[in-house]
Amino acid sequence: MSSTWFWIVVVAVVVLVAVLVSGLLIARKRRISIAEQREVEEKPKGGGYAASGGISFASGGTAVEEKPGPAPEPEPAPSPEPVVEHPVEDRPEVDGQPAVGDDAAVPRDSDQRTVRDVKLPEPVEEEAPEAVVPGTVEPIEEIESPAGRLERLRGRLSKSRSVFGQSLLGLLGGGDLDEDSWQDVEDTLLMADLGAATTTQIVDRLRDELNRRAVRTSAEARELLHEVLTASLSTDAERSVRALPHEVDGKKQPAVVLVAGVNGTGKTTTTGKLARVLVAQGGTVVLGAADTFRAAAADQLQTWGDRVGASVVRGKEGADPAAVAFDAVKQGISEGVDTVLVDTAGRLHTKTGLMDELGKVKRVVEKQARVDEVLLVLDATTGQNGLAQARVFAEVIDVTGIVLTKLDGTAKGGIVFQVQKELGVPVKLVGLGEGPDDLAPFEPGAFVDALLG
Ligand SMILES: Nc1nc2c(ncn2[C@@H]2O[C@H](COP(=O)(O)OP(=O)(O)OP(=O)(O)O)[C@@H](O)[C@H]2O)c(=O)[nH]1
Repeated sequence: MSSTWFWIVVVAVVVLVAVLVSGLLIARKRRISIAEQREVEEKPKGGGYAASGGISFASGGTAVEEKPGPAPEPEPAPSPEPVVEHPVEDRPEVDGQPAVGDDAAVPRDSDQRTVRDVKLPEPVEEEAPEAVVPGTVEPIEEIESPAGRLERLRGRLSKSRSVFGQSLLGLLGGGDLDEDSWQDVEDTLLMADLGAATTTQIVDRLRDELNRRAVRTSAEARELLHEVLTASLSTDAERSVRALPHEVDGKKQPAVVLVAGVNGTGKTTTTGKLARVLVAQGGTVVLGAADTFRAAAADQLQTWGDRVGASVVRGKEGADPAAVAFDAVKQGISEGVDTVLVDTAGRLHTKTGLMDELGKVKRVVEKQARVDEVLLVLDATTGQNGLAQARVFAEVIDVTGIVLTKLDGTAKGGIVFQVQKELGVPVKLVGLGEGPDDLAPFEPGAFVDALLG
């Protein structure tokens, strides 16, 4: 009798353990884990961009001593707190006028991918399950440390990049080059979007160096090419992103970062990714959804905000972007956060009025705080077109840094060379994918390494 009980107890324990283990494994499978994603994505895809450090940030407000913008209107404040009068009325000017983004050739409001739509790979192997808090709804995601994030970015540049490197190395490593071969070198550089002026400069420099030193092996050719291309990318301008708070009259002031660019270049995604990095470093962030033309853009930013734990200030659809930007900065100041990131509407550079509106956003924000950083987001896959956009934006607003997105999907990263040279604005960040952590600092050496494959 007692042995029967013994076996009943044994069977019950075995069944209980099996149920617990399978339950935990299923729960583990369902969890979205950035760490798991890293394991799967670590397979190198091509050129091998690997930045040596994390994204570097600098305090805002240090370059120029002047006070932020014109002083608020000296009207008596209705409340006991000092109030900056809202400088933006509702938008009567919209009626019958071009509105933000309405000159887009192809409306791209629908088929936007949000960060939620990006499929994460299934885990490849089961690890010891971690504690899962039952009933937790929408937890704030754990954000990967900068070191882990950068490690995962290894190899995210597309295969086509190494084709560029290989053809150049093949030409230069082949000993004395005849004119046809130099023509091929030139064509290869042009096709990678380095532009005529930069290409001529690089070819001249290569010719000089080849005359001066013996290049016989492919390793020597690589070294030479690396040196010349890296030198062409170097700039004295600071590459750190001015997104850290500073003090004004002894009071903490958040850094204000405007993110601008043409529709679809990846502004919202970049804003979200940047927020993640700042939060991962212990910062607090307010996001301003000043892309009021496209309702989905505000939702998209809201999703990022929910995921990283940043509050989002948004306006009604069609509201004045400057008003939303103003409110975001106001909230950032009153909450004492470290950074306010403002995602602006996608403006096509062909409409002067729309570009003026971007200038207005900046002016209005500066009624309360200086704008520390204006990041212009350019889509690397658009090549020369991106450069044309950059020129116009630089005329309208003081662009302080470039973010080059979608480098994972193009061989046209050569626009980096041109944009820096022409505008004198440093490329600060690169987007290497749609994933939440696919943002890296731009480093010339690492970039050229990736180009050469
Ligand atoms: N492959 C790749 N896709 C990216 C990258 N950055 C953004 N994207 C994708 O590009 C698409 C457009 O990105 P958004 O962030 O919505 O672009 P946007 O500039 O805010 O667009 P508007 O709100 O219309 O002005 C989305 O599908 C993003 O996932 C990148 O670095 N690599």
